[in-house]
Amino acid sequence: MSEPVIDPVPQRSGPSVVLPARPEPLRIDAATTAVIVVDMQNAYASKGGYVDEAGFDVGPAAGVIGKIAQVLEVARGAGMPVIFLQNGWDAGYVEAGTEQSPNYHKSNALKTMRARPELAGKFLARGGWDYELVDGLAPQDGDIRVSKPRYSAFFNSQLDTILRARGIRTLIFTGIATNVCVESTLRDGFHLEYFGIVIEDAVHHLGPDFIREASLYNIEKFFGWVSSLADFQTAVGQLPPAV
Ligand SMILES: C/C(=C/NC(N)=O)C(=O)O
Repeated sequence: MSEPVIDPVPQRSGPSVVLPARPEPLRIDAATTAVIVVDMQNAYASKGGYVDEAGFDVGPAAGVIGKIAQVLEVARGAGMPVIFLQNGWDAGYVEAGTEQSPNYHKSNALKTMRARPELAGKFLARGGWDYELVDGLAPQDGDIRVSKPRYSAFFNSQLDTILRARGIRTLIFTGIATNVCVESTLRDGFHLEYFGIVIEDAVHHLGPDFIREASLYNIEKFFGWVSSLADFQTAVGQLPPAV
């Protein structure tokens, strides 16, 4: 590997590995790196969920579930923190905002429920099936769950506090959607001095396929790094097992 290796934590004390990534490899370890599972909720990955009802194709999302499960298996084996994000609001939709909030006008969940009153209260409401994580990615003991009311998990949530309280500097991104909540959170993390790495075969986009390429280009060129499931498994599998 000829490229210089970027090291977010040069003063680290424990074992670390080099994760191949574009445009450069990065040094990561279990103590300062966390896996972020973005919005793997029925809303975004299950038939009958919000994005399915809103007309998006949720078919490919099922394949991402298995890839993310493989990321989590090797991450947990090394003792790397796992954080599940969940997008949504209180059952009364107070947190969703009024007509004076852009979310009221841009959220496809809210717009679909207004257009189809029979769906009122069904989408992204805490306590409901749509808001819950998909069955194939049940959190395990020690995993952390963070709720967020907007696309980026760095606004109106506990994520930044949770990460800073644990000395986390590098974030491994998986989940849905590449071009919305994944990219929004990775970009805001960049501005908060986090190193963001997206696992390109463990994310799924919403919209036409070109938007996936555009989002990965944006991340690689301007906001973070892009790696793969296979490279993550090989690198993290070299870390000592969690005690
Ligand atoms: C469009 C959308 C994306 N969510 C996400 N998790 O990327 C939404 O929540 O309405």
